[in-house]
Amino acid sequence: ITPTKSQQQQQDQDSPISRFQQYLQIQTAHPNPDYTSAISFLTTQALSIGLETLTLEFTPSKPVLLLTWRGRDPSLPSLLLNSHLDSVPAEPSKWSHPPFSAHFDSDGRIFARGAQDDKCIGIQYLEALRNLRSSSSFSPLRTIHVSFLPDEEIGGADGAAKFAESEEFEKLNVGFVLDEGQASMNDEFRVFYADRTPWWLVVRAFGMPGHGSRMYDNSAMENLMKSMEMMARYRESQFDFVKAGVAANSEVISVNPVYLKSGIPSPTGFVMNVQPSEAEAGFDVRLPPTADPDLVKKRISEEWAPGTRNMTFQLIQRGPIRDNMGRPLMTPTNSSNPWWSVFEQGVIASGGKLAKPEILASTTDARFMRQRGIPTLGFSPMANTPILLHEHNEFLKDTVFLRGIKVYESVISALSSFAGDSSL
Ligand code: MET
Ligand SMILES: [Zn+2]
Ligand SMILES: [Zn+2]
Repeated sequence: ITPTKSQQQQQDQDSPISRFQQYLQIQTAHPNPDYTSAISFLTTQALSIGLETLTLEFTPSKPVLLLTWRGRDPSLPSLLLNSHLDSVPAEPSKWSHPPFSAHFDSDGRIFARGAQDDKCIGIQYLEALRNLRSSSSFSPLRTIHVSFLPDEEIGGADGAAKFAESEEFEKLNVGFVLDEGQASMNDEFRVFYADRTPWWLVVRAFGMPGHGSRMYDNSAMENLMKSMEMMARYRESQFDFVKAGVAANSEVISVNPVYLKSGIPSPTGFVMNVQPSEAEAGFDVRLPPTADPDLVKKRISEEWAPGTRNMTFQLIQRGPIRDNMGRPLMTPTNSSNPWWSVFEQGVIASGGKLAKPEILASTTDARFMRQRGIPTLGFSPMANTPILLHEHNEFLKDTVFLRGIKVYESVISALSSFAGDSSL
């Protein structure tokens, strides 16, 4: 009897796919990510590869794992390969396989929360380094660091933000960073030179309560609904640019409602005959680096949550939009950035094709590295793959995962061998 593909994979405990599955099986979803097990697993892997390991803790219970392969010239700016340890939550009942089972199906798809975002790249970095270390012909000129950070999915305040500002980070003398990107639906890999920045906006409306039967002006619900209509119109105006092909999704300002909260609770649900005196809504707003933050703030205070309509707002700005000089936070992808062509050549040498560099619609830890003035690209080599981050049934195909290791071998070898002047 010929074993099925999945039986073969399960038998082979000592393979890159099996190590990917083991990492995926660690429960790293918020609100209680198991960082301890993740770090312990990764440390074991790193030691088996022969990398130096160091665990840092800038906030209690929020460990950062740092791995190092010392280069032949440690005085040169180093290469940093970054990924995050944590994942967003999953709703198991809506998945075809449990989200932390890393189920391998007969098509070679590995199902798990984190399969694309971004445990794939964490293991691919390690497997690429494992292969490079076992090849006698390679030894890096520049030092290679690998970082595994906590809390990316909740804003990175206790993760990348603290790490990038630390003395330890300064000492790494990082010249170039690779961080996560996104899957590509065609056979070109995507690469990202900037992120959008999240502004988490909570708007609250107040008004006189009243009998459920009464028509009157200025109820909290009415005040909130007026704002929501305006925000929906603004959302549509931005979406129209995308639909008309004038701008990419990531180049406009998105305003998406994520929760609504109001009403007076009762044992059977909500009181139905009282119009409540308070109502609240939350929005995920994302600004591209080219957006004018002051204009958006003005719009919020004058149109979306005006005091004249008995409204207040709270804005949680999750990271920078501009660099320290006030310029949009972007990594050049032209000849002014010597790392760019080395990276591009590395991808091409592996037989890969790169799509035109883009802004990422979502947000990564890369923004904290860019803010330190370090050129940083978002790159997750997943071609011909549906984009499933934060969705149900997130998966990655075995062949795509394995090809990514080869791509990183080529890219890491090119970047760490780069002998030229790497200053921008
Ligand atoms: N990566 C997550 C996102 O894009 C968290 C970014 S920081 C709020 O939603
Ligand atoms: Zn994510
Ligand atoms: Zn991610």
